[in-house]
Amino acid sequence: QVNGCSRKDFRCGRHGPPIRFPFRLNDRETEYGCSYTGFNLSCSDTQKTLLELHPHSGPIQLEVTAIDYQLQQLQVSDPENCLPRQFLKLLHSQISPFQLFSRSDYNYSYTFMDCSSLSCPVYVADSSNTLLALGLDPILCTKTLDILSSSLSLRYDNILVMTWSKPNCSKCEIEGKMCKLKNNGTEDEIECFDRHHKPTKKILLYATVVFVGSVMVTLIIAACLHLYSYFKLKGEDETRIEKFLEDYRALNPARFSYADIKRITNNFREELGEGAHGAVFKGKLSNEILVAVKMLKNTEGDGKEFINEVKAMGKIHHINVVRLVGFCADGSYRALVYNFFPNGSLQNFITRPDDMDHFLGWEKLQQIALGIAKGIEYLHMSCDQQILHFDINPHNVLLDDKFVPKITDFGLAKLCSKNQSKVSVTAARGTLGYIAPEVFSRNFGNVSYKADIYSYGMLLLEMVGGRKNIGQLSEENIQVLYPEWIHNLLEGRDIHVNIEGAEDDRILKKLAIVGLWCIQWNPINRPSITVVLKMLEALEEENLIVPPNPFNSTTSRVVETKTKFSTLELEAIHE
Ligand SMILES: Nc1ncnc2c1ncn2[C@@H]1O[C@H](COP(=O)(O)OP(=O)(O)OP(=O)(O)O)[C@@H](O)[C@H]1O
Repeated sequence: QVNGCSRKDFRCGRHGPPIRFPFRLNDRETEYGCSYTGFNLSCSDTQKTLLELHPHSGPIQLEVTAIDYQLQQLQVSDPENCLPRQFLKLLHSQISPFQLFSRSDYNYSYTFMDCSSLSCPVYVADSSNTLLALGLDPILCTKTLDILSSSLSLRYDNILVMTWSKPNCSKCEIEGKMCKLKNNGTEDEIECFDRHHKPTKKILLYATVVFVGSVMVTLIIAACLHLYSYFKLKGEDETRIEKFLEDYRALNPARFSYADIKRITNNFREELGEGAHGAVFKGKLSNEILVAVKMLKNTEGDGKEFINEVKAMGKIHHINVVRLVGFCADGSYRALVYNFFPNGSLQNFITRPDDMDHFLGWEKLQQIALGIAKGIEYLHMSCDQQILHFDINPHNVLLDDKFVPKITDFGLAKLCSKNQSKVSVTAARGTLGYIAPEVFSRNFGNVSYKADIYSYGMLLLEMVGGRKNIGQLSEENIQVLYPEWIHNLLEGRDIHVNIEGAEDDRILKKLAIVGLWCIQWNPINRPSITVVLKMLEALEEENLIVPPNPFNSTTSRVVETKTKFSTLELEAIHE
């Protein structure tokens, strides 16, 4: 708008003539300078553009069918289709600001007739033949008016052309501009203005504000993104630090009270089993961390020694050794808290190959054997003090969800007072076969780390043989029958083992040979765990020499001699 004047035209309906200054629509508010007296139009219900004129005889409404702003003319018709009657009403009245006559080079003669057969008077231009052409009887018609005019534009087709002279906007219209009354000018002074906006200061200001605003919004968004990524990174850093601290805390076993232990195990709700040292319960440290809590029995002392020992155990970290998560030394209560391993102990998987539910396959069993050996190597070689397990057996090897073996129960010999009755408990559970002969009787030699090698060897043989003989063995003959059976296997005389292919055969033989070396009666003849690892990792099992049956006293000397010449250089043993 320019001073309240619209830059666009209005219309009544889609096809109505454009309405702009000096005309205005009645219902549109306009400001001073945007309208002119007498140029009021209105829209009918049927969207016709109506002009109301006020001759002496009373107001009449005409329909505006076209407006020529350059010539300053408007074309009107009678909505009731009797323009001559309306014309006669207007003829002698003041219908300012419009004129009925306009200049023309021609003179026209108009004769108006009242014909009794018609309600609407007719007019005849030029010739009275028109009446006949219209099918009217000239006798029944009375002449009411004759006009000779060069400027009247009344047409048969119900159209009258009227003109206006003030305000004179032709100049603006010819220039394609719009027109309005001049501000502070005299009554009729007009000025032209552009239909289209020229960028004004205001628009420039708006544009600048919008531009600066969008730049600022962009900057703010960029800053927010920057801050977001900064805090996200910071958050990640904090999580990393938290995790590190958590891991660091987890590196040292946590100390729990007996009440904690009760809460963790939900009042000892789920017992996983009972071993020689006490019962084991399933527990929950958090939603993610499941634990196994071993409640120790036969505990002695004020707990100081226990705590020191447990702290030392807490420093032991190896993928093949169970990590101690925490402990409890509360009054007479002693407990060890380990990570929980859903697959339980290796014992569950030492089975005949035809038990397909539990048989893991020879490749996997070989991996497990290697893992256990690495765990033992760590306990024997890599800790501040050499840790001897003294109870390596399939019950004390747990399997994680990927069947990675974890040696458990290490250090228990030190934590619990060991007495003969305990050994017999172990024996009653059928694991007597894992105990080295020198542990039973010093006649066989000094007890050393080679006792663990013996147990490991028996574990290997058990893996090779499955639970084959356990049911039939008595305490006295278990150690005798096992190696004999293995020797039969190696000589190809065993019919019970199901071997699928050459690779399985190779693994089976390797495990059997290493197992036999480990269970040599004389501890000196057993390899160290480092040598065991070398043997297990050797690609060609043909290089491994099968030791003669150690239970045959006539061959035991041969074994010793052979060992010396074997390709496997056994380390010197210091006991
Ligand atoms: N961390 C653990 N995760 C899952 N099960 C476990 C865990 N520790 C022990 N168990 C299970 O609890 C049961 C008892 O374990 P425990 O170590 O006390 O006895 P054991 O090893 O069978 O006998 P021993 O203590 O005489 O060597 C076993 O069935 C074992 O599989």
